[in-house]
Amino acid sequence: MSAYQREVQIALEAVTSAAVLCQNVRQGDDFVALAKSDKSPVTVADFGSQAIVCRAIRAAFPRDLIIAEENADALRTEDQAPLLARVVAEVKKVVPSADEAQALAWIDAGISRDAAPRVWTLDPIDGTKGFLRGGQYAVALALIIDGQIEVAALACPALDDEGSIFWAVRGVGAFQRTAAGDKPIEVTSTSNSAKAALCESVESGHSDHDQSAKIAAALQIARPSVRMDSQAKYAAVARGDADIYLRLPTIAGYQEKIWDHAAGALVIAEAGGKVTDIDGQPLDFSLGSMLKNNRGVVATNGRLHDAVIAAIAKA
Ligand SMILES: Nc1ncnc2c1ncn2[C@@H]1O[C@H](COP(=O)(O)O)[C@@H](O)[C@H]1OP(=O)(O)O
Ligand SMILES: [Mg+2]
Ligand SMILES: [Mg+2]
Ligand SMILES: [Mg+2]
Repeated sequence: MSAYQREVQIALEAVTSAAVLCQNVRQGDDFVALAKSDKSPVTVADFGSQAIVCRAIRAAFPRDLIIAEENADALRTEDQAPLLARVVAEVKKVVPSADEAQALAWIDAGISRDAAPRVWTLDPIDGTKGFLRGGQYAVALALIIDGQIEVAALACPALDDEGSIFWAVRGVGAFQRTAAGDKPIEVTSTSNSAKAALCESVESGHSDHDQSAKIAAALQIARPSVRMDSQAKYAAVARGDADIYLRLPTIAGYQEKIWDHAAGALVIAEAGGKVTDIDGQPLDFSLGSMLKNNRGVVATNGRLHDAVIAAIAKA
């Protein structure tokens, strides 16, 4: 029996149900998007997905803490009564017995922010802008124990025809879940950067496109970069669709959030790749909700890593 079997099972069931909720919302015509205080969007599906996943974690592992992106504050205001009604309706499609008070409590189960010996981190929709524009998005869940990511579950509902689900356990491997079972995934073996495929954010506000073009030129990368929303980029590198994922800071001092990276980072590491910050330092997931000790992210197939870090240092 492999390590964390129950955690993997619960995490995969949770992200799969959440992905169904997200696709249900996407197939409708009203996402009910709100702008948060930082101007980033949040939709009925972000709240619904967080409710579904936190409910599952709470039920299976009641003592574990959860650091998730959203909270139910906005939904508790009178102005947002129609949005709350939509969230509850979407949650009920997946969990028929759910009521409003439960939906709110499940969302707020994810409000931890501090480090803990055993803590899950959840992005209920990573790439909300991608979700809204018909691009890629992900439901990303990871278990961090004593600061190390041990388990990852990553649903990419818009990847491939039917959506794709990835998971990893530290020291065990990275897999794509298919109808025919779990298929191990592996990064490419490209060591010639001229032949590499590079992926990055669609949003130039999330990763500096001008800088990545310079780095690509320095590495003699011939192909145009592939722009994709969300942690689907980590899945792309992990299964060999791309060789490099660059996330280059656009604002000095921006701190990345752990829910934007934990699941994807373990999937790549277990697929044989490497993930660091732009200085080549390992991402430090031991500090609570933020990657306070890191700047940006560089993920590669491993073989290309040193060359990419050197090109960034020069640029
Ligand atoms: N200035 C920024 N630099 C890097 N990432 C950002 C920045 N602003 C927002 N993000 C995060 O980028 C993620 C999407 O990344 P991608 O471009 O790869 O799809 C979102 O989770 C978003 O976080 P948030 O939703 O908390 O604002
Ligand atoms: Mg967001
Ligand atoms: Mg995110
Ligand atoms: Mg999100």
